[in-house]
Amino acid sequence: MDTVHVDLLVIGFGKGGKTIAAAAGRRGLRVAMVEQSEQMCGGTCINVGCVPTKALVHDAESRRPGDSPADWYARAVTRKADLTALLRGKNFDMLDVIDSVTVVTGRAVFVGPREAEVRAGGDVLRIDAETVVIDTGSEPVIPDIPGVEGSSRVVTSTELIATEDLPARLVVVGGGYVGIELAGMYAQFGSQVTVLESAGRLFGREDDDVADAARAILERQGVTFLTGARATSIHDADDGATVTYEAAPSSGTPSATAGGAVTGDLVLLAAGRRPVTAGLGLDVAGIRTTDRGAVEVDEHLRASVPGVYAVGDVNGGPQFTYISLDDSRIVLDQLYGTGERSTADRDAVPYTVFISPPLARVGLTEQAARAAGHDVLVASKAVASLAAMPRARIVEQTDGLMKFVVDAGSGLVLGAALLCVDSQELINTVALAMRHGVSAAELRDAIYTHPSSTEGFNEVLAALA
Ligand SMILES: Cc1cc2nc3c(=O)[nH]c(=O)nc-3n(C[C@H](O)[C@H](O)[C@H](O)COP(=O)(O)OP(=O)(O)OC[C@H]3O[C@@H](n4cnc5c(N)ncnc54)[C@H](O)[C@@H]3O)c2cc1C
Ligand SMILES: NC(=O)c1ccc[n+]([C@@H]2O[C@H](COP(=O)([O-])OP(=O)(O)OC[C@H]3O[C@@H](n4cnc5c(N)ncnc54)[C@H](O)[C@@H]3O)[C@@H](O)[C@H]2O)c1
Repeated sequence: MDTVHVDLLVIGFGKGGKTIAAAAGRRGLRVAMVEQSEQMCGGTCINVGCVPTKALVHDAESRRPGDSPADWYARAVTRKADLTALLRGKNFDMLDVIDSVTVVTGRAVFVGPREAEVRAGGDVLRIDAETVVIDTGSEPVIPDIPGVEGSSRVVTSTELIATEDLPARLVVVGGGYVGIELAGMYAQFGSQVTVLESAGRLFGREDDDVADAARAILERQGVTFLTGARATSIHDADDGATVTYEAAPSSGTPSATAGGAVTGDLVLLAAGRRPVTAGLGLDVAGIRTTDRGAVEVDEHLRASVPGVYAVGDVNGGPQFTYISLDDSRIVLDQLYGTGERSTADRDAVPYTVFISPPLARVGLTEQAARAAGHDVLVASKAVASLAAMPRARIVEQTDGLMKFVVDAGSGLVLGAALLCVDSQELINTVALAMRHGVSAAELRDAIYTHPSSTEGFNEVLAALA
């Protein structure tokens, strides 16, 4: 067995890990990047997560009534595969061009505090390092539902988006990010989609007006939602898989269902994702995990063994690519900077659910702002009512609303929910304004390009009351 010593060992080619590997390599340090699969170079985001799903959402939105759903979908899946192959190659090259970085394909398992064995087929390589970064990501939670195991019709998001035949009927278990985005997308491709969500309401983190508007849009696009419905069993038959559900004990909101069954050609499991730590040998290395199976880290992302860090989904933080990226900044600051950055200094972190149009939010909801004791002003307008935002009509997407929550005393933005065209871009401007104390009046009176979606702020914020 060969043994190599490196300055930095990164396990997992995710966003945070590859960013740290590249930065260390550019400093001339010896870096080993270990990724278990050539098909996952670049990590979840570009191969099976954000990028392919958003490419498919784009293609689903572009389908015109005359386009054959099956052909359109097959074309979209091919385009998605080409795109991810391109980005995979670029991600490999990004590290490969750095002389001191070696990309190793194989599965890493800790055999000591900062030492791992990498297995690829019959070959075993031992790598010991001064510093180790764990970036092994997350994997779908497979709910313990009778019939899941052994069903030929149950798929994860990774398997569903690789399926070349458009399912005529799709049942989605779980109405979170993955479930909602894929439900909206497949409905627009032409599938008949039913979502089972055990919570009493969808978009549980949003104000009622925003959640109701988003749900209504998805329903108009053909998605059926059964909220308060917990999937309890799955039975394969010749013509599909039947998912049985029962009323879930909901959190305060009345259940929308008494129980029943729904049949699909495919059943998507979208019941959450858990950190990939099983089988990593963390116990051998003395690296502690939390009771949810994440690598236990402090606010500087230091694990319980000195010199070991964990970034991205595996550390149990919010599961977003941009959080994994920000984790890399914190670790790089520990390694080569002042050590001041931490997860505690993150402010106004936005998120977007990629439905059509996307729902993006940052900061407090109106309800949370009032509960926190703020004297609140609210500006909320339907996109279709806005005269000063012709972009929505230009791109034929006038659904949705823009809502701002403002502190009456300071005039500062406390939060915003933007359910509208381009909201995945707009929300970053609002987040920046919040971080830097730009007031609602300044956002209202700013000069924006025309025709753009941002100029909607001119009109919506004029309605503050
Ligand atoms: C369908 C879907 C859509 C999403 N859409 C979005 C979105 O629009 N926006 C957004 O911000 N986030 C989105 N996410 C979440 C986002 O993809 C993740 O938060 C992000 O990719 C996590 O990155 P990471 O750095 O934790 O690691 P990952 O990118 O998950 O990389 C981990 C890597 O480690 C490898 N690995 C695991 N174990 C080992 C081992 N023992 N040895 C070697 N290699 C190993 C894996 O093969 C993998 O390549 C989506 C997720 C999914 C599933
Ligand atoms: N646009 C984005 O940024 C984006 C897109 C996709 C995924 N992601 C990330 O990936 C993570 C995982 O997404 P996800 O949707 O798998 O998880 P999630 O936690 O967002 O949602 C899972 C949902 O499944 C429901 N559920 C669980 N078991 C159920 C059952 N038996 N029957 C019915 N409902 C059940 C839960 O109540 C929950 O609402 C997200 O938290 C997010 O951070 C982000």
